[in-house]
Amino acid sequence: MANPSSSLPLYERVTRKNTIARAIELGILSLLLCLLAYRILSFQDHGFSWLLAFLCESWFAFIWVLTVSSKWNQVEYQTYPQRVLQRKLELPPVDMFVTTADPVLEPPILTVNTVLSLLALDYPADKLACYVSDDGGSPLTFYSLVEASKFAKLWVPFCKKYSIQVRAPFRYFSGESMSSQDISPLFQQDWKKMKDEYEQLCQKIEDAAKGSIPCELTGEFADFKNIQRRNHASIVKVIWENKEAGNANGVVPHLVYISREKRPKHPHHFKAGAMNVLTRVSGVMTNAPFMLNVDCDMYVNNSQIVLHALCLLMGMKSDKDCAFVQFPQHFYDGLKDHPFGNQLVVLIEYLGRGLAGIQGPFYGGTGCFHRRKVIYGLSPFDEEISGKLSDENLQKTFGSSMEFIKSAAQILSESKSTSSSPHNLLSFVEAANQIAACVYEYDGLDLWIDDRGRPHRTHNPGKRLEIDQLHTDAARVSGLRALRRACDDDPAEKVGHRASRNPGRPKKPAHFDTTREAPVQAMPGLPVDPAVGLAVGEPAPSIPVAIFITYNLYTLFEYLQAGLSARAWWNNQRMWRITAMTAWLFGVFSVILKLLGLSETVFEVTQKEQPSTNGSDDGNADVGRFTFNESPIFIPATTVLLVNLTALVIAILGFWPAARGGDGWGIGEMIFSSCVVLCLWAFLKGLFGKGKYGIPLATVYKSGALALLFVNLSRWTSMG
Ligand SMILES: O=c1ccn([C@@H]2O[C@H](COP(=O)(O)OP(=O)(O)O[C@H]3O[C@H](CO)[C@@H](O)[C@H](O)[C@H]3O)[C@@H](O)[C@H]2O)c(=O)[nH]1
Ligand SMILES: [Mn+2]
Repeated sequence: MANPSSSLPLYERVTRKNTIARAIELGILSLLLCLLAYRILSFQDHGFSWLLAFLCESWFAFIWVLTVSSKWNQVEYQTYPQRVLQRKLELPPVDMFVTTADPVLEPPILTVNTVLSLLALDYPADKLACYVSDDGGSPLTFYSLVEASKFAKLWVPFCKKYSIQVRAPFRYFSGESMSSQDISPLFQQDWKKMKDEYEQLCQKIEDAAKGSIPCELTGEFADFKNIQRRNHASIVKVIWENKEAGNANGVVPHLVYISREKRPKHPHHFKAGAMNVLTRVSGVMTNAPFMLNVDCDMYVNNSQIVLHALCLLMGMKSDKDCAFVQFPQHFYDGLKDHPFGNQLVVLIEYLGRGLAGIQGPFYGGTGCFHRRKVIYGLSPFDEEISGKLSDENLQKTFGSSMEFIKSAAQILSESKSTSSSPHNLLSFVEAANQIAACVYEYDGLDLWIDDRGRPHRTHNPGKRLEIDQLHTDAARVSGLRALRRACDDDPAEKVGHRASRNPGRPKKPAHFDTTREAPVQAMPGLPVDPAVGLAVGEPAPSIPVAIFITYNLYTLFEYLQAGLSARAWWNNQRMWRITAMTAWLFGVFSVILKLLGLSETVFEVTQKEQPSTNGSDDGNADVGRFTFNESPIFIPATTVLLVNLTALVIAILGFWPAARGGDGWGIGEMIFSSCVVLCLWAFLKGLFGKGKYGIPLATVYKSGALALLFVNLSRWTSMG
């Protein structure tokens, strides 16, 4: 008889009830359509501003249609990791990738914590392998990982013994670590020992960074001698090999260091290039059917993450139904009420789940389990695989390395890896070095094409992408972030939500990510131009006013429902506008320049913060304040602010002609201009701020000139 528990589904797809939200969304849509109809019908009576308003509102309506349809059918996935274990199947191996690029911008202690949280996952140690790609080619990073692997031999058993939830030591030791439930003397003793060991590890790395541990660059380090960061041969090093194959309790999984070959004349494709090399090297070494990738500033905060992912990857009826499982990012130490509006909580909560209900959100570049064969280009329509497996074909796709071809053929034909036990990683180092070479990128496969490390094969039509949307908080306040799921009883939750301690990432909108924050929440009917709007006395001002009120109440409600404050709502509203006037606008410029062939996309590695283990507040009251610099990115918003300020001042002083025929200046314009000023309050403060808190004078002058030009232009158009 079959074990009844083995027939239970591994996951459930739960559709959310959102009838009220749908009704409101449709209401807003009909109001928008009414407004458009009204504009069209009354065109003759009005001037240029009417046309401008019509164009803007058509755009809002279009965005709104997209938003509503994307959010229409929201789903959540409930996963049952215990059932994976109850099925008593052989658990599949998983290769885990960590990318790092710069030992200064990305302090190695961060990478070490990421790696430790992966090595300590609740999954048989002989099924896991961790590969670190170091684009910095840094002996310091290598040294840190070697030391980390020694510490791991204590840390991993400690975590497993006491079922520690958060397995990144710096996070663990910064929390209310010794909770009352676990005060057994033995635990206390072990805890203390671990903390000491971890502090020693930090100290060693710090000393090495200062150069006080002279890395002679001999022995193990010889490969790093005389190398230049952008010009060196590949370095592949097996830091730790878990020889206890077949022993699930074998302490620490494999740990491999890779610094791919770099040559000045070969474009390295940033993270995408690193992901290619990680895929290939892990292919010849362990060739797991699933691959998890995380950035060096993240940690896994749910030790059962692999099992959760497997619920979906193995639980779907067919492999074709699920190319990857992606976990939302959740930021710790975020600032209260998200002053920079960059935590994307609400976006993922509603839009993310909505997309999950359609086909699944885009791969965000990190925190994701991929099916290896999908990355190798197996399309869902490839029923007939044998043709693809001819030697010639394989060589064309996978390059000249016999070892790699063999491993790829294994994955594509789904035959079980013959080398799975016992591994002998060292014997593959030579092959690994060959495929970590930069020429291989051209002969061989380019799996991850996008410069930021996104694969290009997962979004084939017909392939469904699933996302585990159980926990949806995601944000970018601190450079550090975690993969997590929401469980109300999840201790990580408390740790993850501790009050702000770090100032977070640089606070310049110039640093906001232009690729991730899609303009899905553009607010309909908020004019930036004082000439565009409706005067009182018109029959229709009630429509934009109704849209304005409904839309704001609706978004406010979304925030409250997601457990955020009204303040967070307001901060996010103003940030959407600021981001639109800064990062997105410049994003558009840079795309245009790129299309014209006038510039290249640049990728700058984001500066990460050094973690600290004491959870104390660093007493910086200015963490939520905006900072500015000479960047032209601040000009548009400053200009918009100046235009609206001018308009308000003129109106208040009574210099403006009263509303005539709807094209003049009325109470509507006053309200909307005030809204714009409120949204740009941070810039208003910037006009008077000092130092980095002030907008540089040059920017103010340039914006002033633009504002003058604009005011005169609009006077000219309204007169003409
Ligand atoms: O030449 C490079 C450049 C970057 N990286 C790594 O790529 C990752 C992301 O780089 P980062 O500078 O942190 O970029 P972000 O702006 O944080 O990246 C966004 O885009 C990334 C790539 O899609 C996603 O992984 C992130 O989650 C997303 O926030 C980091 O681990 C880097 O070490 C490399 O390995 N090689
Ligand atoms: Mn990053």
